[in-house]
Amino acid sequence: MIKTEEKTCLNYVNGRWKSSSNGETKTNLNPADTNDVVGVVQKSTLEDVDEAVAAAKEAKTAWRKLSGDARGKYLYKVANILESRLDEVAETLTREMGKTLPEAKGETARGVAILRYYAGEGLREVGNVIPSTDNQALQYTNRTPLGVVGVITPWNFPVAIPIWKMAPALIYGNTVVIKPATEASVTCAKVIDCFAEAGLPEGVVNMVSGKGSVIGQRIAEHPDVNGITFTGSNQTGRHLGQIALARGAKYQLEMGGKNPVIVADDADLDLAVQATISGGLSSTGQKCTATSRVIVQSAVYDAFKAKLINKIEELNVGNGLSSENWMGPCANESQLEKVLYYIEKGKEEGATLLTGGNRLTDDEHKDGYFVEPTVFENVTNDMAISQEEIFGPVLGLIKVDTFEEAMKLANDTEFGLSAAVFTENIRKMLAFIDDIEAGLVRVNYETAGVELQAPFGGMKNSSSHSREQGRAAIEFFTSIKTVFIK
Ligand SMILES: NC(=O)C1=CN([C@@H]2O[C@H](COP(=O)(O)OP(=O)(O)OC[C@H]3O[C@@H](n4cnc5c(N)ncnc54)[C@H](OP(=O)(O)O)[C@@H]3O)[C@@H](O)[C@H]2O)C=CC1
Ligand SMILES: O=C(O)CCC(=O)C(=O)O
Repeated sequence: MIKTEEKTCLNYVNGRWKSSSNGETKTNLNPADTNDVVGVVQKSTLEDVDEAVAAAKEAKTAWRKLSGDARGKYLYKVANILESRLDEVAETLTREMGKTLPEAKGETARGVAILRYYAGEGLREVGNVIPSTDNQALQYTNRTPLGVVGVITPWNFPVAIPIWKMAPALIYGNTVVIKPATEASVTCAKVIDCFAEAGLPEGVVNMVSGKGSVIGQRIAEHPDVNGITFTGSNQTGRHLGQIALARGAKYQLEMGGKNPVIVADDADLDLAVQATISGGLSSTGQKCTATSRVIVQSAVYDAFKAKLINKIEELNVGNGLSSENWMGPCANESQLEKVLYYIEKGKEEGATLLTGGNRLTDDEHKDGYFVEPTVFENVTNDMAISQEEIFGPVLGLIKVDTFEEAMKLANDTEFGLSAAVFTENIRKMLAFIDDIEAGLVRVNYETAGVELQAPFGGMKNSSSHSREQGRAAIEFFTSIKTVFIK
């Protein structure tokens, strides 16, 4: 195993690494072991943002005028560099954010694949020829980049999310200023270093780390930032959307979820159990696509519950660097507090704790933010634990008699990101696909884990209704020009 070292990470502006203009820094600690210093990141200033935006603005015309093929070649290069550093980047990710090493390696490999997918976009067709009413004219559509794109990312996928926003932004001809989540800025700096080593022209990619309410806010407000792409909480997303709307910038928000799984009375229970655990508890439940409400028909409720609890009680929780452990810590102290708050809230509201519910404080866990995987039953859909995003390893079992009742509860939420059904019955599958209010619809598969080549995004309050990833990304990162030639 490569042991990554504590490192001071600088901002990356106009092709150079530099300290924040006030010299202030923040130290990032390992959430599995707070004695382990992962790195030191810049607490940047408004001037640092302005400098990065100016660099991106200066670079945008030359970058737009390159062929898609030329931009794609840079992305292939970044992919190869990231692949060659996969172990180091993944280990930093695990140390900084806590997910297990296999998950971190999987995420980094996904970053490589996303870069290659979008590199290939540089050679794919753009636009349509549209018949004109004038038989002497040629009418067609073309695409033009937005210009400078501000990228504001969360800590839960510190490699994949920056890449799935930056790679399409770049291939479609935009330049980028990214502000990574403070908690994950060391990992993001390692990703940006791959772009730096690939030799992209100065100013095309810029990274400024620092407080969201200062640096993120400035990016959103900056008149020279033409588009803002964000993943994170609903509160911050809505705030950024309002800022962007007020000044006429394009914006894209991917936010929370309260994702249901329906276990129908004819489901393959072993499959449903495995998918509920993977979808709900991997990455310590810290995915916007994580399963949190498990709606089970009464005919199979007891059998499903017994199998689920049995499997969950076998899971090892601990430092994600050890192959012994299946689940790591919460990513930071405030996440831990949030999870413990909702566990208490669930008890107060009358839900019954079936397993878990505690912070782990024994010798192995005392220096980290570990919490037991937790399952409640006697949960009703109006409880806070059924309606509010916990972002932790907490599942609520809801018992229903009929499939129709399950569907009704599954949709009874402000969110609409992902949802899954477990059934062998084609009528139930079709009813689910047709009636579920979610952007990502899974049949006999977990709610989490998106495919990079397919559109991803939510309905209702989970998103701004745009889609990321796959070819769908072109809709956000470009504008259509309709051309008429006579
Ligand atoms: N949908 C998802 O994938 C995610 C959802 N969440 C949800 O959000 C909750 C809180 O997590 P948290 O990290 O606070 O999420 P935030 O939404 O606050 O953070 C996401 C990103 O936005 C930045 N940010 C914060 N405030 C502002 C602002 N006023 N203007 C511009 N940018 C800002 C953050 O910077 P900084 O790091 O400096 O705060 C970070 O880069 C979680 O418990 C979870 O429920 C969180 C992460 C991902
Ligand atoms: O489930 C996934 O693969 C993606 C989840 C995600 O986008 C998120 O948690 O922000």
